[in-house]
Amino acid sequence: MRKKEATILIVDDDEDILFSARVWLKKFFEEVITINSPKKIIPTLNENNVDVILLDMNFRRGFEDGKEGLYWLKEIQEINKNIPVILMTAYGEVELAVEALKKGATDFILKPWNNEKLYASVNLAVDISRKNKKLQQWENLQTSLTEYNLETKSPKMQDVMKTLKKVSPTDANILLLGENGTGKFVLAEYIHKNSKRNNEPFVHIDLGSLSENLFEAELFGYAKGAFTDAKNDKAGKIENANGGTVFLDEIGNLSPQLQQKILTLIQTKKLTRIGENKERFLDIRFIFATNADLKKLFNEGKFREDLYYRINTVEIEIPPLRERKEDLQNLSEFFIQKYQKKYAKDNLEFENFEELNNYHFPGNIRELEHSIERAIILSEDGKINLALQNNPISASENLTSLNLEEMEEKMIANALKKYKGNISLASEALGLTRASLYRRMEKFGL
Ligand SMILES: Nc1ncnc2c1ncn2[C@@H]1O[C@H](COP(=O)(O)OP(=O)(O)OP(=O)(O)O)[C@@H](O)[C@H]1O
Repeated sequence: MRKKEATILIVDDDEDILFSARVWLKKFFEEVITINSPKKIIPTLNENNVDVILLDMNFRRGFEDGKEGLYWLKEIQEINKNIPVILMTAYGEVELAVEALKKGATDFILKPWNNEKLYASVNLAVDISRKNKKLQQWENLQTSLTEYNLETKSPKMQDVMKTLKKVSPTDANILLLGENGTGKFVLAEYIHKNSKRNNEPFVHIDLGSLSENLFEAELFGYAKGAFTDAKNDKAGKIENANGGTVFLDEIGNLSPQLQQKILTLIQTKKLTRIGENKERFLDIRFIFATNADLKKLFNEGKFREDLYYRINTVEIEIPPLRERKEDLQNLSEFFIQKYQKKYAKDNLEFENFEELNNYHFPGNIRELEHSIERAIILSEDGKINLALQNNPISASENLTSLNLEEMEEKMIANALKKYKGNISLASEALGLTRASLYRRMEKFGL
């Protein structure tokens, strides 16, 4: 019988119980993790993609009222209400079972258990867990898509949307090119939502924010004992996206060794966890994004040409906001609505909308959104004044003499000076993520 791809966590202070439950369940499920103290539940859940928990009701000797089990059931539900919990007790008090079920436990098992019954209960809980996860993903996606405004009056952006509509339902690899803050993530989610995988996971992996050491373990997963900190088997982010879409962001930042790994993964659709020999087949659609000029990088020998041609089956260039000024009004109104609601303010009006038209928005939509949010927080008398001068370029500076790269460097240097090296404030003012700012500082040697 093929094992089910599922991770079961067993929590009991009796090592014999842990051992026998593990041996039995390992026959049916890919991963079984055991811990001997409920205090380890939260860290274990944080590190693993657990599908079902088998939880003992009584941990301290002499305390057999099941209160500890109920306490931990509540703690688990606070972290993740979608993980089914099966409670175990040697004392078959019906009242306790009913209370646990009322509080959201999925099932109740009496010790010593009947192996067949244990399997049936865990197996059903795995199916429930999968359904819960899918529902959650779908709900998250619905909520997130209403957070965006994809209507566009810009001819360049209309072309982008037309292409996206055509390619989204296919399984083609897509490469999204565009400056920071132009909406690459938003569009990647749109592609997933409009594909046949929309009930499956959408996993965003920011390659720029992972250190080289962590990269392989995070993405590819590992077997217990593969390295010092590998206390349990763990699936990586890519495996967790099986059936769905992986959005690999900032692909231009990959080291040559990691480029090779990603190339193999895309070519073979097979993955091997660190410390394991077994290959796992994956059914995944890939979307890639970068703000770097990949052609230039491969001409300079910094990006593998074969990888470039693998990932760009469809290549889509997202215009910067300064090249789609037709959308300024729409997007601004959308953000005003959003933040009026959030900060409980009403009927706000722009005092200086015209200034937006003359501004070059180096941080693109992210910068527009942040500027509007900030202005709404500070608004008085129903007026919004976008303090664009708050952005780290002063109006008096002559930018026209600089090329884009020089301008970027100057803005970053100014922002760092203005915010006295505070990365959070500088990145917010620039409309960049902290990781993107760090990368640019490294690039310009700042
Ligand atoms: N069409 C849109 N409607 C509403 N908000 C948008 C839209 N596009 C982008 N945004 C907002 O702009 C911000 C930046 O978008 P996103 O993260 O998709 O850009 P990005 O190109 O992936 O940026 P980076 O390259 O820096 O990661 C987000 O906060 C997002 O909410």
